[in-house]
Amino acid sequence: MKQYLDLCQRIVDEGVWVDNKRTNKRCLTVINADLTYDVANNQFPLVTTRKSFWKSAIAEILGYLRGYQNAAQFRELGTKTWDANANENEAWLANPHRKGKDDMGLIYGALGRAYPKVTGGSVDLLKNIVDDLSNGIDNRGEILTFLHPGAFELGCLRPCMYEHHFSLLGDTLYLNSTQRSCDVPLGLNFNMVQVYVLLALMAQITGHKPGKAYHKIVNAHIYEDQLEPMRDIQLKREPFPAPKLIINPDIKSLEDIETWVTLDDFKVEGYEHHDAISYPFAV
Ligand SMILES: Nc1nc(=O)c2c([nH]1)NC[C@@H]1CN(c3ccc(C(=O)N[C@@H](CCC(=O)O)C(=O)O)cc3)CN21
Ligand SMILES: O=c1ccn([C@H]2C[C@H](O)[C@@H](COP(=O)(O)O)O2)c(=O)[nH]1
Repeated sequence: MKQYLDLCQRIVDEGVWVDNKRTNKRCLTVINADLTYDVANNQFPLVTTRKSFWKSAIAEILGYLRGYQNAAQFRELGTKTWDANANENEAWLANPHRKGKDDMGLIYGALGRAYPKVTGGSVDLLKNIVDDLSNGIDNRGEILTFLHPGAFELGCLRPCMYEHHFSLLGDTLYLNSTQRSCDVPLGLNFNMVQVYVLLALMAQITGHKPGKAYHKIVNAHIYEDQLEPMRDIQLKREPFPAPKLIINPDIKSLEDIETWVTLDDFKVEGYEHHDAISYPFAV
């Protein structure tokens, strides 16, 4: 939590105003931030200086792992967070590749689970990584990427956390996740949870101990209409100790994640938090 608040404070103190064409809003911006999560000791990086809707964050990562590309599928899992990008962005609504209401296009898991090969056909990056890690193999390139610049015009948004690289040291699994663009008040609140959960889940289904997750952010920003509540309310609050995340131990395979896992398989213990703050969302 301290590293999150330090980043927020750094943006407030040192950020530079940058215009953004896509959203038509200015952002106070810093470049480069590195966050680390101690998954081995179950230090769940949940924001405590406002109420965090952590179940929505887990629903998003489950949807990515399943290769979903429709906001209705995300709603069924338990989050409405993709509704606006699928249905309210003018550029996407006018895009001839959009297949109607709720379509998000070829993004995130839809790419990672069927990544187009240059020679034709596609490859399921996630399944290959799970198979390797389950057999104790780390080929130094166990990379789940959602980034395909040649497919940007086919999706409603370019992936923000676009790469997850897994590594084995003995029986311990590590994760390096990279994010190109980060809405610190809204998105990062979720992305920290997702990086943590991704390492915890992958360790569980491949039979390893989780170690640390390293989260690299390139462009970290606060939108102009989010600055006041961040600076004058959230940053004035004292954080509470980190809660713990409990994952159903019956989740044992990628197939389990694909078929029966729901948000009921995740519990948070000891979550003390301040009141909710509703931040504006830039579509
Ligand atoms: N501008 C922007 N910021 C983002 O963080 C973001 C996008 N766009 N587009 C794609 C996804 C969607 N994400 C979202 C979308 C909405 C919330 C949101 O409204 N969060 C509220 C309530 C969540 C709830 O009730 O479930 C929050 O207080 O955290 C968070 C992340 C993260 N991503
Ligand atoms: O997981 C996510 C997804 C999105 N975001 C934020 C980062 C930006 O504010 C917008 C995306 O806008 P771009 O113009 O495509 O950079 O969404 C996030 O923080 N986390």
